[in-house]
Amino acid sequence: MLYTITFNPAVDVVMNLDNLQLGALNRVEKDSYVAGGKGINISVLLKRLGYDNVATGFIGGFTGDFIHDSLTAEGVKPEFIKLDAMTRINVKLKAQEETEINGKGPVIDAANIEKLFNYFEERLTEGDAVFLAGNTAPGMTSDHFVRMAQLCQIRKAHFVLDTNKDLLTACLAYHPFLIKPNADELSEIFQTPIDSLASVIHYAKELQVLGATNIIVSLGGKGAVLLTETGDVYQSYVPKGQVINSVGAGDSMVAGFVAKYIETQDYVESLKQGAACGSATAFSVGIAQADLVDALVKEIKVERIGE
Ligand SMILES: Nc1ncnc2c1ncn2[C@@H]1O[C@H](COP(=O)(O)OP(=O)(O)OP(=O)(O)O)[C@@H](O)[C@H]1O
Ligand SMILES: O=P(O)(O)OC[C@@]1(O)O[C@H](CO)[C@@H](O)[C@@H]1O
Repeated sequence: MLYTITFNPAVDVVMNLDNLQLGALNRVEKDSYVAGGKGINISVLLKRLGYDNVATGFIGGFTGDFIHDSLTAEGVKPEFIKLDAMTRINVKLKAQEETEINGKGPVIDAANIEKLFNYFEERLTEGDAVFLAGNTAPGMTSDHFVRMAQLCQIRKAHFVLDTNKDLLTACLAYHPFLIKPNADELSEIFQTPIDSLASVIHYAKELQVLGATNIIVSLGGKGAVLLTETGDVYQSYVPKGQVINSVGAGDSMVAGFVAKYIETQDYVESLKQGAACGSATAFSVGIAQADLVDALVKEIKVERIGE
């Protein structure tokens, strides 16, 4: 089974306005409300591509109910631990430029954390995949990320990790199947500017030395670089299209890549599908639909650029 974990989900409120003015009353042209959080975005994209999956993590309050109902409507199976407190709201402002304001989210207490680990300890088996994506939640530490990485390693499940700096590096010793930092995150991890393809490849290799199996460094509108377990380096390019909302592009890329890899064990096809999913989401309101992904796959160029 494919499982996603979002420790700190959100209702994403996307607001489009012509001209954002700080310190003034701004009225939006258009707004939309979608279930968000990185693991949840991965679940939605996987299901739209035809892959059954279970979304887990913590939700609560009316925002939590909204996420539960939205996922059910998508055909994703929601199996979250229910909290007494309210799931956060993240504001995505689309004006002259994209501005994001992410809420803090409720505190997760030790009893609820144990419930989530018990859920996985009871179920996880060889061949499953666990996507742990997004930031931590108040009350949780890097030890919880490490514990999940260890459990996946013991049960021989693919562990896919897309999170921030210290949370990510803490898990590398447990050999996550895939990590996907973007260039800014790579730069933050190594405290150095990442300003060339050579530096992307160099620091991706450093992450592999630290334990990551496969690494995708995503570069937004400039595509992505994949360093594989076998030491090959591939670059994907982006197709032409109009960017509408890039929120969730990285999550979509992760979902598309891993699903295809589990099916084919073919790195080129998997990177093509991942890249198509990322661009399709960037060209959509919210997470992409499968028909756009299928159309873009044919246009994506992937090139082997080194070893
Ligand atoms: N402006 C764009 N035009 C075309 N494709 C894009 C664009 N932005 C992103 N993509 C595609 O999606 C992939 C992932 O995007 P990006 O590097 O922005 O991920 P991210 O920083 O993790 O994003 P997020 O956190 O919003 O999910 C890129 O490698 C690319 O293939
Ligand atoms: O606060 P986090 O967990 O780092 O990121 C959460 C978030 O910004 O990431 C997703 C896009 O990748 C959005 O759906 C969501 O609002």
